[in-house]
Amino acid sequence: MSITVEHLTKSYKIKNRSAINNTVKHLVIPQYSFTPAVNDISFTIQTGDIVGFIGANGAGKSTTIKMLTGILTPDKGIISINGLTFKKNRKEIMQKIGVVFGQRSVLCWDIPVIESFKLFKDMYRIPENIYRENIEIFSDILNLPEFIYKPPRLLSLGQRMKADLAAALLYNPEVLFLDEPTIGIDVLAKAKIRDFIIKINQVRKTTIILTTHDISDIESLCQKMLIIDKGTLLYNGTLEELKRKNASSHNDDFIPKKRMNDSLEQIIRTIYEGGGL
Ligand SMILES: Nc1ncnc2c1ncn2[C@@H]1O[C@H](COP(=O)(O)OP(=O)(O)OP(=O)(O)O)[C@@H](O)[C@H]1O
Repeated sequence: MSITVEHLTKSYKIKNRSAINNTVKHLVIPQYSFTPAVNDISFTIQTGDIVGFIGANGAGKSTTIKMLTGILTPDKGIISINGLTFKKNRKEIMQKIGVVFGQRSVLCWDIPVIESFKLFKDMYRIPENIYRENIEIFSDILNLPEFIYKPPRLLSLGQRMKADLAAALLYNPEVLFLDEPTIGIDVLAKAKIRDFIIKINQVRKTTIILTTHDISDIESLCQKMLIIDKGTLLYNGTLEELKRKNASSHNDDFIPKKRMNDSLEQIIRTIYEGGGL
């Protein structure tokens, strides 16, 4: 499934805290301000791409992912997933996308993981043969039998992430969104999760979009990168192209420094120097 995004824009509306002497006035007329989060970004992702969405804290990555997955409605702009839009084809899109938020689980906290999987099977009407086949494949790569008979509250972070990944892929989505899939996970579990993501992409041609602060994730997984800063898209291309353009720019940064915040500059510097591997 390909994804086309045109002029995507989103601000958050926040109710202002009123000064004491203005309290009464603000109770009658609430005062609001707007925090811009995503500002007029456009890009295309092709079927089967693995795309890394990179930026410093607060750059607008999660807000974009939330709009791409229908959790938030954009203020402006168009999102088209294989020609489908959330406005007209929400149900159809939801059946074709899987989402994993690294910091939030979709699994029921107190019941064994396998019981959550069975619930998803019923909810998404996954045919028995596909469910069984997927459990078998995922068990093999992600060592599911080690932990799916326990509830998530008793799992390590890495095990919980593996369980969430399996849950998001049970119904064979064509696009998988991963928000920080390796955050806080040890090196071995990270490697397993990366291998799994690569395998799913190769075997099923699943389009994968992931946000990460981990340069090794980018270097081992992503053919393409979107770099965002203060809600604006600074780069859309391959990792190699980014390195090549930087090398040929005679130490003038390909993405001008003055447009970057410090932590993004550090991320990009590590990419240029190949420090993530
Ligand atoms: N629910 C919200 N209400 C108000 N402002 C928000 C909300 N969520 C995010 N923001 C603001 O929108 C901007 C973009 O935030 P977003 O979470 O998209 O960034 P991010 O790139 O995902 O950051 P991180 O890497 O820290 O997760 C930030 O300025 C943030 O403070």
